[in-house]
Amino acid sequence: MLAETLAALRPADPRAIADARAHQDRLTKPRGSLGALEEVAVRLAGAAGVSPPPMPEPAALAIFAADHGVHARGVTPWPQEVTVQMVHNFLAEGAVANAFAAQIGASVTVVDVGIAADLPDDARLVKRKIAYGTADLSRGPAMSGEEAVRALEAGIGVARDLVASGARCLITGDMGIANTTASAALIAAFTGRDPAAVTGLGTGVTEETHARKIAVVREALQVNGILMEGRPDPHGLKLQEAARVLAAVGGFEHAAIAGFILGGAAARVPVILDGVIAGAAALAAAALSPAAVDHCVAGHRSAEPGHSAALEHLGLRPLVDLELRLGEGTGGLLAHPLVCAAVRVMHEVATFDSAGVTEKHM
Ligand SMILES: O=C(O)c1ccc[n+]([C@@H]2O[C@H](COP(=O)([O-])O)[C@@H](O)[C@H]2O)c1
Ligand SMILES: Cc1cc2nc[nH]c2cc1C
Repeated sequence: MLAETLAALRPADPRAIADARAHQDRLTKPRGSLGALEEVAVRLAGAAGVSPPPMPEPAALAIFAADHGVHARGVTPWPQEVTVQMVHNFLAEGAVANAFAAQIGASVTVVDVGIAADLPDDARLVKRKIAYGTADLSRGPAMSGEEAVRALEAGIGVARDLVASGARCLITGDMGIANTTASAALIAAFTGRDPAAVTGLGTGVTEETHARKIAVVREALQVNGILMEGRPDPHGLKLQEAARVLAAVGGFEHAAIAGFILGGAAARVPVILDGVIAGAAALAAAALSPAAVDHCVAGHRSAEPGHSAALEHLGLRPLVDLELRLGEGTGGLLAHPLVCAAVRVMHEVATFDSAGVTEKHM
């Protein structure tokens, strides 16, 4: 399924991009006056391979939830059971992600890819548990290569199912206590930045815990033989090595989100990325297939420093910058109306010719 998805994935279509740019310039507005929104519409045209691109609705949020062996290293102030407790909250529609999804009419799918607890059968929960949490990434690989592929394929499967049931925009979400540590390790590994520059406060740690968290990320890279020298370029990483890095220091939700991105991209359905966890997963997806990035929109910029590093490396500009650091898909959901507005302009705004508006002289 992974190989098939990677083979199906196409980069942005340059002709659709050129058509979209030309169309933008004929609309009744001064050229470039919609700023970054014009680029969003052009980007979606390139991704879809047609201009104007289809309206990116309805939107579907998938929240991938998992636990982390590195929790034992004291990298977060929250107990591990908050992961499963928040999953119950998502299913009861009591979380911020549910409120934001309701605001834009997005569906919410919750996926267990590695929670360290059993969950009851529930029609709204997709059960794709790989294991009861990853192993501690600071002592050795967090997961085996085979587990990483299963998690990637779980994400691909969720993307396929959502697209098959009518979703025309996918939004990434995550839940996993301690997952900002794995995110920092992935970002350091894929961008070559120093752990101190990409490890943040997560859910809100003390200075002492932050220092320990940085040391744990450093250990993880060393133990797993991930060298920081030479700033590895994810576009240049061999597929095998990209998968090895993901398995060594990622979480099951990172791998599943990477698969979700690849699945959306292969179906030419745009994927709005949420915060630092999605940014780390997108680096892994880009290392597996650089063309995947062409199908992504950065929903927002998280307060986590590693997120800015990941976005810079991916060449993505975040649409919303409100210092959010919640996860769950909240920043991606907030950006969805902006993405829709950008595309609606392409469908509905009159051209200078059609509206009889005179163009500027000089
Ligand atoms: O999305 C973000 O950028 C983000 C930033 C900080 C924390 N989080 C969320 O907080 C949890 C991980 O935080 P921590 O401190 O336990 O590593 C996890 O459930 C994430 O969804 C998310
Ligand atoms: C309460 C809580 C809600 C969250 N949502 C995503 N990550 C979270 C972490 C915590 C701790």
